[in-house]
Amino acid sequence: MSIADERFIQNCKDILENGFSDVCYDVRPAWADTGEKAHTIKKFCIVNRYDLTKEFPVITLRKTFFKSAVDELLWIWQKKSNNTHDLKSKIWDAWADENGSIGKAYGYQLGIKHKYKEGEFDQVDRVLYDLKHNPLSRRIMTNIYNHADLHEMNLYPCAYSMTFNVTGNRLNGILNQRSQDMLVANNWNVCQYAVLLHMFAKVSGLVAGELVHVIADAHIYDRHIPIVEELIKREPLPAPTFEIDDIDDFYKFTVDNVRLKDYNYHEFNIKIPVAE
Ligand SMILES: Nc1nc(=O)c2c([nH]1)NC[C@@H]1CN(c3ccc(C(=O)N[C@@H](CCC(=O)O)C(=O)O)cc3)CN21
Ligand SMILES: O=c1ccn([C@H]2C[C@H](O)[C@@H](COP(=O)(O)O)O2)c(=O)[nH]1
Repeated sequence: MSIADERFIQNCKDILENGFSDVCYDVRPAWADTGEKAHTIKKFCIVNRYDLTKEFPVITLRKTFFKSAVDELLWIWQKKSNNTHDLKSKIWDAWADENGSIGKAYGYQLGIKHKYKEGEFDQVDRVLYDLKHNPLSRRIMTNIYNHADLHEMNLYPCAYSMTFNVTGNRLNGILNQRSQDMLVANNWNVCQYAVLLHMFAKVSGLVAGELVHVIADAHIYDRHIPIVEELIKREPLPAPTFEIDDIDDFYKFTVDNVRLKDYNYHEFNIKIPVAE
């Protein structure tokens, strides 16, 4: 049975049984169709550890759209784009302007160059440089929560910081996330950053180790509650096998260079509403 399923079931049970409801408060998010406020039940600070040497952390309770998730990951980390025209799915359309821009968020921040004694690097290239040249460094991290630019972002970054740590031949990482929509994007984000660790490890001569996911506000939206209640009653299936091609340059990866072999999942035919 998939370890990601176990974590997801545990997290959601904890939120539903012990979480805090914001239903009596005036909140920001709303449902686009009716304009009603989108309330949540939430838990403060959930930490999940995924050992990538054991299993790829994808859920089987419903299909995680792995290729779309990897496409969005590469849109942010490799293309460093903030324009939805460079993205295959429509998941960001609601937050884009008439030209497709989501503002100075995500990829835009990763692409900004900064000065170092070795020259100018953007955040991604600095990480890749340090993984090769300074693997013992405790300073290998990215942070896209740039306060100076928040007013020009259509949605503030949720998964905002990655800390990379090399231990022996293992590349471990901590993903810091301030806000998590458990049903829509929890496993989506976990799969993305597991793939990122695998890709960075591959191009740095390392193996992917542990992914630690720290979530400050882990919530389930009101309209998602009945869906989550049904999902977590399901019997998890075995996790698939993760495959990655031998590629030595991060910028040469495409979505087809990573695959899930024998990915079995439960049928799920509901279109999930996404709070805006
Ligand atoms: N409320 C909210 N939740 C989010 O998860 C979220 C936002 N807003 N705003 C920005 C991005 C967009 N994200 C999204 C939005 C939609 C899907 C989604 O609809 N996923 C579908 C499959 C997508 C596909 O067809 O490939 C799913 O069923 O999981 C995923 C991530 C994550 N983010
Ligand atoms: O990668 C992502 C991007 C967004 N989310 C979710 C988390 C929240 O439900 C909303 C953002 O609303 P805020 O009020 O700004 O927190 O988007 C996610 O889970 N993963």
